[in-house]
Amino acid sequence: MKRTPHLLAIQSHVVFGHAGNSASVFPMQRVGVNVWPLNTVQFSNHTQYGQWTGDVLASEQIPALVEGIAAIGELGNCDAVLSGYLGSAAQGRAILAGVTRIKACNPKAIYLCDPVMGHPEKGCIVAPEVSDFLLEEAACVADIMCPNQLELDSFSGRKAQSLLDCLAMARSLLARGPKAVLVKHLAYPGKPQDSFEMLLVTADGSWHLRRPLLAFPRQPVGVGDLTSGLFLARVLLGDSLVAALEFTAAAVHEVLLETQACASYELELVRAQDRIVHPRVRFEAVPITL
Ligand SMILES: Nc1ncnc2c1ncn2[C@@H]1O[C@H](COP(=O)(O)OP(=O)(O)O)[C@@H](O)[C@H]1O
Ligand SMILES: Cc1ncc(COP(=O)(O)O)c(C=O)c1O
Ligand SMILES: [Mg+2]
Repeated sequence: MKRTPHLLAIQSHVVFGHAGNSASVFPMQRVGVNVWPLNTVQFSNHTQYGQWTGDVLASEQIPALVEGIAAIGELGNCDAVLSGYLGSAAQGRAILAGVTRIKACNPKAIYLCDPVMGHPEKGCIVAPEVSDFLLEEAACVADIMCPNQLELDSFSGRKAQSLLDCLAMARSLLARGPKAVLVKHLAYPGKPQDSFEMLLVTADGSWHLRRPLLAFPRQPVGVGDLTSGLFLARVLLGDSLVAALEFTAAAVHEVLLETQACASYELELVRAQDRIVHPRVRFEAVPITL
């Protein structure tokens, strides 16, 4: 029997609704991965409500929890680390130390970093020091980086001018060390208005994927976290990076269709759970040849 992969997921937890681990743990479990959730913050709700209560986890807790798992002899079973929303740069550094510790036990372990940087206009609030940490420290350690366009722009220090420019920017992020860059959401002048686009860049090639852009009165939150979690889960289950991208796009689209049908602001993950595992749609990742 094939072994069930184990994944340490280090990101936010919200009591109400879905963002961070609260958007991705259940879907990752549903597709067949054992998830070890380590919550960087516990907030009442995601920050785009404009108000929340709760606390940031003390950064010393991250090595303490990792050591606790090592002490029971389980750390070598960790196949991947995922990091997302960080409460502080100190937490980020503790995660990088944890990744080093895990790779010492299991050299095949993969580290996927979703560089959640905040989006003041959207109301996603992240401490400014976290962006510097992601730009300067995390990018050289991660095996896979999953920025959105705003985050890709921050890595490049400018705004993308075209799809080819997005590709060039993703390639320069790749040159900092990761083996793959997944741009979860592209934005560039001239992009068709009715499409939601993603880009995957590796040393072997580049792939572009389009899916329909759905209309929402208020953009749902947690879509990026759901995307990076499902992508990593499928890679651990044995998909190629391209197959993992195609699966993820289809599964996330199913969640958004259900969310739209329910006129819900929060992602309808429970209602969409069967379709996360067996999406009815398929979107093709098309190689970009230059
Ligand atoms: N098919 C879709 N139709 C409409 N909106 C979408 C679709 N897929 C994702 N979104 C929205 O696009 C945005 C993606 O946000 P972005 O900042 O690029 O990434 P992230 O989710 O990581 O913050 C989110 O507001 C999400 O709700
Ligand atoms: C607590 C928390 N975690 C994570 C996120 C990131 O969500 P998304 O997947 O939309 O990038 C947000 C966005 O506001 C948030 O408030
Ligand atoms: Mg995000």
